[in-house]
Formats: sequence, structure tokens, C-alpha cells
Amino acid sequence: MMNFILRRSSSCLPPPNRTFAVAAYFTSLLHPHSSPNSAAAAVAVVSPCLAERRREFHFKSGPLDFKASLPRLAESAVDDYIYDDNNNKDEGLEISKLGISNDIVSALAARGIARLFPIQKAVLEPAMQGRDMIGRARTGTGKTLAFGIPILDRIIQYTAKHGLGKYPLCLVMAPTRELAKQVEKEFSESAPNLETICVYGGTPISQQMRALDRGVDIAVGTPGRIIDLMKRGALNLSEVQFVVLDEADQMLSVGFAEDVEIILAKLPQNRQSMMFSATMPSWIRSLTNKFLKNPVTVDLVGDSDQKLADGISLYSIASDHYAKASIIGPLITEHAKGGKCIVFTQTKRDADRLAYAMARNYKCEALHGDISQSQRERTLAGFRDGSFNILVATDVAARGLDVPNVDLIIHYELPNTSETFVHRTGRTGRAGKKGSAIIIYTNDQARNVKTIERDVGCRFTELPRMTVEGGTGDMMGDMGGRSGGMGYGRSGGMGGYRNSGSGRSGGYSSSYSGEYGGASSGRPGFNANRGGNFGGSGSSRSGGFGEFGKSDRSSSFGDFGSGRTGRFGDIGGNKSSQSGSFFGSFGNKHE
Ligand SMILES: Nc1ncnc2c1ncn2[C@@H]1O[C@H](COP(=O)(O)OP(=O)(O)OP(=O)(O)O)[C@@H](O)[C@H]1O
Repeated sequence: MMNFILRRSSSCLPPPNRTFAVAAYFTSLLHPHSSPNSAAAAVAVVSPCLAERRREFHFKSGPLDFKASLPRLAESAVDDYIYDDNNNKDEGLEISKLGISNDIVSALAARGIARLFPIQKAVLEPAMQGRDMIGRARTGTGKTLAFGIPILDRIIQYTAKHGLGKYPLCLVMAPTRELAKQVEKEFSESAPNLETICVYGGTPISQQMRALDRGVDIAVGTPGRIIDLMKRGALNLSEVQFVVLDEADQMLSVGFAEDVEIILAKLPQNRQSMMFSATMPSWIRSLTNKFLKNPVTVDLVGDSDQKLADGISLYSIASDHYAKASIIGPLITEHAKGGKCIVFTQTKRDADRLAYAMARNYKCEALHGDISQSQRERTLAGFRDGSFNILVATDVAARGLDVPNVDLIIHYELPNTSETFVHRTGRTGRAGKKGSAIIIYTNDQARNVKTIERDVGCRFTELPRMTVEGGTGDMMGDMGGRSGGMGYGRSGGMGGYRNSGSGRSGGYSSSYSGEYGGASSGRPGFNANRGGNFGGSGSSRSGGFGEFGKSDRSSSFGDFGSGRTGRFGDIGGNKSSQSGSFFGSFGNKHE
């Protein structure tokens, strides 16, 4: 495997005319069987820009026989990408001068994108060369277009020469529906003449089957629905030339990897495979050899640098479990200053409860995997367009989501892993903007905060502790804090959260309504229990959060470390020990 680490660079790429020459050269390698003349003729007949799409002309993908001369060329690419630390004022690379299809150039220009971001610059040449690739760059730095532009360009060239096919030439897989939709949108907006489809669960499959039947150039989707469509014979992957695993470390983690492998096994051997993420934990290296051929690693993060995007200010604040919910309002008021804020919880139920309580004083909605797909989409659209400005979400929103101008991230509960911290935090400070993130931790979790600092190469500014005024009518007072927190280090065996005593019977509500039954401390019902909207009507049983632990695994605190694994490092059957979780098991795979 040839690796080269790229730091944020300036004079990375060769002059535009050379890039153009390289692109043109590889284009000719890609399609050696088409002479310039026949290509021109083909353009005249079927170019998507010039003619209506003619799906009935279906051409089998030609072999991608460009690998022979790659080592030499890749080496020259390495030279080009070597970073100059003293010269890191990146002016970007003018997209219009790269020889990229006019369709793409004008579509990007219409979106205000005229210059490549560094990762896009770094990826362009090896991607045009057809190299398999591992790409890492910080959150919000444009990885989608880094793989998108070269793929789109090559598909445009290919269809210009070979005509439009029925089956997708490119498959992109993403871990969540929202991210899949976003990637598909980015593709379709960047090459409006190509046919794209997004396939994901929670929506009628028949519609997707019909669209596939009409013919597509690019399919983006989540693994479950992709397999479903394959099994029904509606999605034929035999012509895929490009496959991308977005959020690759999550896609190759326990819980996803099996599905991904099934899909990859159905793809032609002769293809270009790329994996992208802001985090590439070391375990991923051993796996990549399984899926990639002689991959080049384009890494704009590096081992020693801090892993977060620039421009994100980090704060930490210590709080007791029961007080967390009470301090969140003041934190948002102070740090989000009326802008957009995402509050991350660990469980769906917590997201619901917190959102419900906060909605009394803020415009706020919940997002998690138990919400219907149509509602999820409405919620995200509302958050994007500013109909409300506080999103309380599980880690379903941690990765990839690109909502412009999120000012503040609050880790209401600590993330499972340092990688998740990076992704959650990366929902702010995107595309060069500024943002803030606050991590709320209990005394027991102080070590975890240090672990994050060490892993991520960052420093939190500690905020002064806030005092909780019980029964003051503070908007979150009802929650009485929450959740039993994470119980890190207390429950024995790391992940055996069941035994920590938290969140199972605890009815502690510091104030009046008892809607949430309070939570955390495991003390028996100390709950005003009048309202009881959630958590068992605040009844005499246990009140509020006392219900945790008896229902479905993924939304239940009581099920943390549910005994399935009982191992340190497992995240409820998702990433498992691969990702070095520093909490116990959460059983939160798809949130
Ligand atoms: N060259 C560019 N010029 C201006 N804006 C860009 C450019 N490239 C990408 N963007 C915008 O930057 C934002 C972040 O891009 P993107 O979502 O691809 O980031 P990412 O690196 O994939 O982040 P994450 O790791 O969180 O998934 C998007 O809104 C995208 O449209």
C-alpha cells in the first residue's frame, strides 16, 4: 500500500494545464477502445448536454485497464502533494481551469463553488488516475466533492463516449439515510445531467424500483436498502466502476461491515474503490487491504495534528447528573446566541425527553431512528431552513450532516468514542466557518474528557460550574437532570451499566411538573410526578426515567452494556472494540 500523508497544503497540485493533461491522458487510458473521432461522434449523439437521454442504448462498461502504469504516475502525484508547512495559505485551485466537464464547472459555479478545497485538490489527480483510495480530511472540508468531482467527470466522459446505460456506474454507500440523501443531492446538483438515485429504508421501495428501472448513472444509499433492492433484482450492480464508502470507518464497523461486504462482493472486480472519513482508526488499515487494491492514502489530518476542523472553540463543563438538564438552557443562551445548536444525547428516549422539555422555552425538535422517515426529513428540513434552531439528536446526526451555520454543539452525554466526538463536533465549523462545542461531564467522566483531549489533540476551556436552582422554574428543571449519565468507570466491567443503579428507578425531579420523572441517581421515586408525559406517568412505581431499562435495547438506559458483550469497548454491536470505545456498550447501532 502506498501511503502519503498530506497536511494542509498550498501549492499542492501541478499547474492547471498539467492537471488537464493528466486528466486527458487518463481519460484516454480509461477508454482505450474509443478513438477521438468516434468519441466526438458519440458526444454528438448522446452527450447528456446535447441530446435527450436515451436509456435504451445500453453499453457494457469497458474494462478499466489503466493500472499498469500507475506506480510511476502515483509517485509523481506524491511529489505534487507534499505539503509545504511554510506556505499554507491555500488559494485553492480554480475549477474552471482543470479540464473538468463544463457541466460540472457551471453547476458548481452556480452554487458558488469556484475553487477546490485542499482535500479536493489532493484527491483529484489520483482519483482521475483510477487509484483505489483512502481519504481522510477534517469534518466539513469538502470530502463529498473530493470523490464526487472526479467520479462525475469520468462518468460524464464515459457516457459521452459509450452512451447512457441502465445500470449505475457508481455506487456510494453511507451509514444514515440523511447522509445518503445529502450525498446524492450534492452529486445531482453538481452534474444535473446525470441520473442519480438515493435508496434508503423507511420509504416505499416500489418508487425506488421504478426509478431504477428507468435507468440511473449513480446510486447512493444505505446498505440495508441496497441489499433489499439487489435481492429483488431491481438494483443491478454489474456495471459499477466506482464505489465509495462514505464514513468508511463506520461502514466497516461491526453492524455495517457484513452488509457492506455482501454488496462489495456483487461488484465487478475491475473497479475503483474509495473510502473517505474524517476519522480512520488504526483498525481500519487491516481491513482496507481486503477491499482496496494498492490503495493510495490521502491524509490531510496526519497523526499528530489535532483532528478537528479549525475554528471550533471547545469548552467543557462539569455537572452532576441531575443538574445537566438544568444547565443546558443557560449554556445555549450564552453560547449559541440565538443561532443553530445541536444537542447530542445517547438514547432516542433521552432525545425525545430533552426536546420535549426544552420545547417549552425554545424552538426545538428531536431527531433519532425511531422517528418516521418522513418526519425525520421534515425535521431536518425545518432545522436547515431555520424554522427551529435547536435539534436534539442521537448519533444518527453525528456523521456527515451538512447543515450550514450550526453555531453550537452540546455533548449532553459524552460520545462513545473519540471518533464520535470528532464527528459530532464537526457539525459546526464547516467549510471554514467558526463554531463552538461544549462537553458536559460528571466527575466520574473527567478522565474521559482527558482521553478525548489526548486522542483528538485538542484542549477544552473549562467553564465555571453552574449551580442548579431546584424548583425555580428553570425550563429544564422538570428533567431533574437526567439519565444516569454514562456511569463510566463506576459500574464495573465497563459496559455493565445495568448495575450502576442509574436511570432505572430514579425518580428525581427537582421541580414541579414531574413530566420527566427526573432521572439519574437511581434513588427511588423522588418525583413530583404530576404530569408524567414520559416515563411512566410519573407514577408511584418509579416515576419518569424509572422506566428506562425495561424496553427496547437501543433506547433504554437500563440496557447499556446489556450483557450481550459485557466488554469494555463495545458500542452495542456497532463498532465494537475496533473503535476503542471508552464507554460501555450502548446498543445504539442505528439510533
Ligand atoms: N470547493 C468548495 N468551495 C466552497 N464550498 C465547498 C467546496 N467544497 C465543498 N463545499 C461545501 O462545504 C461543505 C462541507 O462539505 P462536505 O459535507 O463534503 O464535508 P465533509 O468533509 O464530507 O464533512 P464530514 O466529515 O462532516 O462528512 C458543504 O456545504 C459543501 O457544499
